[in-house]
Amino acid sequence: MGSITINKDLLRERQSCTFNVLELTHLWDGGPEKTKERKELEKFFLDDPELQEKIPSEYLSHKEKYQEALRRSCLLFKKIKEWSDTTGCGSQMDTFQNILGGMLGSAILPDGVPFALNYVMFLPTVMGQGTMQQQAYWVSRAWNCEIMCTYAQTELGHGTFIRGLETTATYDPSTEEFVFNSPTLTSYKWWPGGLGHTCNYAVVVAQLYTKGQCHGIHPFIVQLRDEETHMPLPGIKIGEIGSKLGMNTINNGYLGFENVRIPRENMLMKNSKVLPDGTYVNSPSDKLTYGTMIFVRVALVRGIAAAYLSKALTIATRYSALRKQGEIKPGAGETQILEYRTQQHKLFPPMAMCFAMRCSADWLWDIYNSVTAELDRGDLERLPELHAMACCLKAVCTKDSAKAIEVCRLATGGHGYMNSSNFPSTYGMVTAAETYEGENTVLLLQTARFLVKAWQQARSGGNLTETVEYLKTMPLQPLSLWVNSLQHLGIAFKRVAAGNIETCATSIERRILVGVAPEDAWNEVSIQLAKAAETHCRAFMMQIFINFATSAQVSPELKKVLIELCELYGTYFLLDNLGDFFMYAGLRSSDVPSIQEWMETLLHKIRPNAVGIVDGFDISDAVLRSALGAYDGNVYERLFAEANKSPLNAEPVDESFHKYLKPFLKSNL
Ligand SMILES: CCCCCCCCCCC/C=C/C(=O)SCCNC(=O)CCNC(=O)[C@H](O)C(C)(C)COP(=O)(O)OP(=O)(O)OC[C@H]1O[C@@H](n2cnc3c(N)ncnc32)[C@H](O)[C@@H]1OP(=O)(O)O
Ligand SMILES: Cc1cc2nc3c(=O)[nH]c(=O)nc-3n(C[C@H](O)[C@H](O)[C@H](O)COP(=O)(O)OP(=O)(O)OC[C@H]3O[C@@H](n4cnc5c(N)ncnc54)[C@H](O)[C@@H]3O)c2cc1C
Repeated sequence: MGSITINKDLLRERQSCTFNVLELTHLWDGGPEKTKERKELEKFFLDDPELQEKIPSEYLSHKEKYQEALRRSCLLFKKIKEWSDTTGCGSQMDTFQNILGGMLGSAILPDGVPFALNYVMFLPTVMGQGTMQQQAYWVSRAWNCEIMCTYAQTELGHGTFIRGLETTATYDPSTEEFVFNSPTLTSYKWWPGGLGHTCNYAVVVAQLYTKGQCHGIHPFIVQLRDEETHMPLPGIKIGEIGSKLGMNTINNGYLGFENVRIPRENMLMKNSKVLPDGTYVNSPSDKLTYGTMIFVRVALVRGIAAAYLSKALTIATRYSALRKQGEIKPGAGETQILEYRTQQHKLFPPMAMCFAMRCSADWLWDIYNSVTAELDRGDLERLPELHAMACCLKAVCTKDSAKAIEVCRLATGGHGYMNSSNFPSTYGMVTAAETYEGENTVLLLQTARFLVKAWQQARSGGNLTETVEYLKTMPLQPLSLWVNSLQHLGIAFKRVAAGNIETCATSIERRILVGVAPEDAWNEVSIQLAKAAETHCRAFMMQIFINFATSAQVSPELKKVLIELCELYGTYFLLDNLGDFFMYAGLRSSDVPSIQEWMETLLHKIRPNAVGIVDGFDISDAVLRSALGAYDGNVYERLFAEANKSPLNAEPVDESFHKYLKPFLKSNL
């Protein structure tokens, strides 16, 4: 063990790569300066012995896992401050994003940062929904970790349908306070990260009552624990919700209220207000309360879906290049499993997905920033499009990523089942994002609402926004004969999306015409609606990827690889959804063999660059945390070393032998 020699197969892969890996790294990071900053940041944090893992967390108890995560979180956030003070390099916000959403956080706290919600949800909520005075007071306190906060919206009984939340905040004008109550068991807050034992404040989303009238859900800042003793305040019932499939160090909690009073000023009042006498002042739009959810959905596409997939791909691809199993030609010697076309089909389309996710995430981040600025000026026109795109991109990217991570695990055979491969924790992190911040089916149906309206608008000659413009043009263009080209793929994906949306819209209309209530018609068609939203998202991602690959300012060698990946994205999803392309894009069964061949040729072309592509993601061993994926490829030595960390290997004979096994074996059943 401890050898620093690089596995010879991996070495050969790297020598035969046709493009400059560093050029890809710079493209992936957003430029050489960004790569430099990222590496300095990683060195600063990951070389600190205090942040190194002593015992693999799988061998700790639930309580020990949390305590260790808290110890490291404190150290980590002290170091962030130190980093900003000493280097002046990058704002603290950049650093936080890298820690919470980027790869760095997952290297130090792979099962979740218990402080995450303070930065990912509490601060964005105060900044987006608080008045200037509220921001001035709360932002600095939370930012400097004088207090630790979370976002408590979901309840035991309601997560999706937030208008149905039951926690009440009733205004008492005699004291100018809100009184919080949890009237039922199902009204208990359930899930908020860090709520269990970490946070002392929370944004709590509750039904606002004033002057005897309910005005729907609103956000309030509520103190939960004493700032000195950390004891729950009177009337606060609080705890942790227990062990989960993954994310076991994020400290999800529950919370109930019994006549808990907070000052009127703790209602976040940028949009709607309650005046001292209890008069309610309306918000320009009740959907502004949902702003934080949009922010997190936008951040997840890059920070979770694309990032964790790039990690899984690095592990599975390097492993597949050095793992040998069986022979393709008898007697020719054992084959790298990466030579098997089925293995390439498992790994290379997810590589393409990773690029498509990254381009889409960049687009989404840009429109998020411009629409947020418009909202601040009172212009709400583009909010529906932002909401629709954030919903479908969050849903499709987290679904693709979780599925592909599982495929990567399966692609590494038995060794992928080990915790030391880092697949289980990676999967646990990403599949959680399929549910939180809006369950994926529900989000697709939100996008579908927007699409059906856009379809109706297209039919009546109204104006359409950027992402649905194609609904106007597509149906007018005649179907042409199939051509294997990127341009044709882009059009075919849009035709499929437009066709699915039209089918839904007409199915709903047909039902309504025969007397079905519109809401029932919607529910009856909702399988197709969710699919229509997914096809719209796929068409969008296809086009964004085409624009990116064809216009990237890179060397011809790298451009060739980007185009191959882009073509693979299109051919893979086309072949996976043939029925749609037959129905809506003019594809004939006689076209399919040439597309299948196109896809297989792409797998063959990408094969020599597979290791180069994942090396280009430039994920260090400390971040990968995988016995299978390390840069040097010394897999078997690492698997052995990890096995020997098992507490069961501390003694040659475990005490349980004397206690149970020996008496049992001697009992002559
Ligand atoms: C940096 C990387 C990050 C790393 C992070 C690591 C740590 C992660 C920790 C995990 C944190 C998790 C936190 C959470 O999960 S918090 C809880 C999140 N909860 C949800 O997302 C709930 C989902 N439900 C909803 O969003 C809504 O209730 C729903 C939209 C489903 C329905 O709402 P409602 O019933 O009010 O609305 P309608 O369906 O009737 O629609 C009415 C109209 O409003 C429009 N709409 C809906 N939502 C929005 C929005 N957000 N913005 C703008 N407009 C919106 C909707 O389209 C309708 O419009 P039309 O009437 O015009 O059709
Ligand atoms: C790891 C994790 C962390 C979380 N962190 C937080 C947090 O910090 N703060 C917080 O407030 N919450 C948090 N949550 C809660 C999360 O936001 C909710 O679990 C999520 O919004 C889904 O709601 P639900 O659990 O009520 O599922 P449900 O809404 O009950 O969904 C169950 C099923 O019903 C279906 N369904 C529901 N409504 C519809 C509909 N209208 N149409 C069609 N199908 C429907 C869904 O598709 C799904 O299949 C977290 C959850 C997890 C798993």
